[in-house]
Amino acid sequence: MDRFLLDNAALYRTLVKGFKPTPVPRSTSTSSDIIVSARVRPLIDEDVEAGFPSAVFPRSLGTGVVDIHDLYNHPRGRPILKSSNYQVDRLFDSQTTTEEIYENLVVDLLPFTWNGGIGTLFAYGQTGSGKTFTVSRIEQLVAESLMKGNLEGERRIYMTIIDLGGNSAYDLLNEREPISILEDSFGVTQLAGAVEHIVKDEHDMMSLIMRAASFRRTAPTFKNDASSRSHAICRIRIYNPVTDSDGYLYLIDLAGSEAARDVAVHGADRMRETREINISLSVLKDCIRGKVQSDRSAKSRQKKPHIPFRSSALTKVLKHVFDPNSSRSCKTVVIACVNPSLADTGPSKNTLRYAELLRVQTSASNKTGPDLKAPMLWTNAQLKSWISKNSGTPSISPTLLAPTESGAQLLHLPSADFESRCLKTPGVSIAQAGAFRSKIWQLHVDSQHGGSSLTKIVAKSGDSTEAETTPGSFGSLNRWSSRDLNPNATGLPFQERIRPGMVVSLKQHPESTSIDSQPENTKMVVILCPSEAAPSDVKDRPGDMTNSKSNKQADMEEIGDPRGKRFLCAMLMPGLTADAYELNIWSQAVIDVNMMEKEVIIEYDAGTRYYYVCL
Ligand SMILES: Nc1ncnc2c1ncn2[C@@H]1O[C@H](COP(=O)(O)OP(=O)(O)OP(=O)(O)O)[C@@H](O)[C@H]1O
Repeated sequence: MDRFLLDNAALYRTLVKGFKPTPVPRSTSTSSDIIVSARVRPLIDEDVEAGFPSAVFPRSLGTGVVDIHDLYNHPRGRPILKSSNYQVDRLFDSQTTTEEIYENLVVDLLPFTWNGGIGTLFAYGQTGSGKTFTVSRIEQLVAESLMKGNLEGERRIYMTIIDLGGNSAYDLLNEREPISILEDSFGVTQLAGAVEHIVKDEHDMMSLIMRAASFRRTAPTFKNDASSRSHAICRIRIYNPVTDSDGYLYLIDLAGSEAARDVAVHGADRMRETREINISLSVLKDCIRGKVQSDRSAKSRQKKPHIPFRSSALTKVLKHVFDPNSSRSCKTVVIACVNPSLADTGPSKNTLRYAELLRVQTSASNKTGPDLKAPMLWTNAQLKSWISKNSGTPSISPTLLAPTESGAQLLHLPSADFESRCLKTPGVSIAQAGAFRSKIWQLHVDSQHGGSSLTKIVAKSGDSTEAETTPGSFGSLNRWSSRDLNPNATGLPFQERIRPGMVVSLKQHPESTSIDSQPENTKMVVILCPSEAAPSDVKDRPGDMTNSKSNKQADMEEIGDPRGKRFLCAMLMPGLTADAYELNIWSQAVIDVNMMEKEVIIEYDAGTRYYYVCL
């Protein structure tokens, strides 16, 4: 094929000269959260030496349209020119410098991530198309701008640079130590085991970038002697001590997609490496396709397709871009790098095809307007608007409560911080602040379950004395709240309506700390069953075997309380964040009703997998 192209280079040039481009209607991007761009690099010396002419012709840059030509070896006649065109949001030709690209695409990500957003830039394209050339310069420009101190407020900057070869990950700033890519209970991808370096100034950041570059694994290929055969991920975490929240900036230089001919002269190891990289890029493409279908199906209310972002380490790291339930405010910049040589027309078309696919809206919230029932998906603007309309009288100032946070970030704020921010608005009481926090959490819990059965149950059984026993929801698997749904039960003291699943807080018993293996702040339990139904090897709250007669006697004397009815209970343990609890079903004790203080209503949040107390 290469021979054919070289032999017909003169004819090809003539055909290209006579090419009349068909007009392409300007399609505007459907999303402000993702910018898809393409950079066509110049022909470099080795392309010129190889004798292949250019095949990629950007039209005027404002159109975003690029023509790609190929020479087709017609079996009955002379070769013909086959042309196709692709459109991206922003197009950069061979004359555009990386500094200009930075100004155009990246500069806006800095204040966004500085204020808590997740910004991601990734460059993809075939081997030798200019990804490393582009991303490494952008990293330097980010280091210069970020550390200049022009952005408002105090932040701490941390940097991690890792290398993904297929599904294995290594820390490029720690001698290529292996690390793991994990998802935490908030669904946030963590680079477990990677060392985070605190960055004090531009010089620090530059030297980390240089160190990582020198560790990056490279192997010579036929196409590009310095080809990087792994994905390099530079993560900059921007910590805001005032709000105790982080913004992230990811700069990702993907491994080159490589045609089989490029590795034909290499050994088995090299082929395996290429296969692994191609698999991760193929999962990336599946995720792109899945995301496109998911966005379309959201519009037409069809079933959402599966997006396999957990199938490769790379897409796990990019989860926030592809996960339809992603709750953080994200902005993504894609740079499709294109090698202009006629010898690489196939891969260049492939690169641009995927760039076009990515130009659909990725943010569900922007597509269908703000989802008024899902605070986890709200941007800062949507959150502010909701606060101003729903925070009661006096209205809580949205700017004081959530100056920069998204809905998800505000939900994760510890209750004490949430309340102290509310109290900054003159006239707001602690009760109003607490009730308002409950309100947004209630909305979030409802949104996790479609707002259907739960909303009905909660709405009816909240303040009102009436609880609706919706068919299929009363006592069914749809229950997410510990609230008593029995309409006859309300009004009775909790001791008289104890039932399995009820949650109670415990009185601080003077004896309890010496015999209690639970952490001091565990003061809530879930009722499982009456103590008679418990096996005899369960210890009761004072530490005795529950059904041993002599122990019961001793226990009664020791505590001196009149014995009440006793129940087998499971412990609720404090979770990682304030007001969040985990149920430890295997940590059980028998507890006398006299040690119980009051009923507590808790709700389960499937998103965080914690229980939260409702006020
Ligand atoms: N815009 C550009 N201007 C001038 N030279 C460029 C440009 N882009 C890339 N190059 C040159 O092209 C060659 C390949 O670039 P680079 O190494 O960045 O490719 P790559 O896409 O990162 O390849 P790989 O996937 O193998 O890592 C390098 O010699 C680089 O200097």
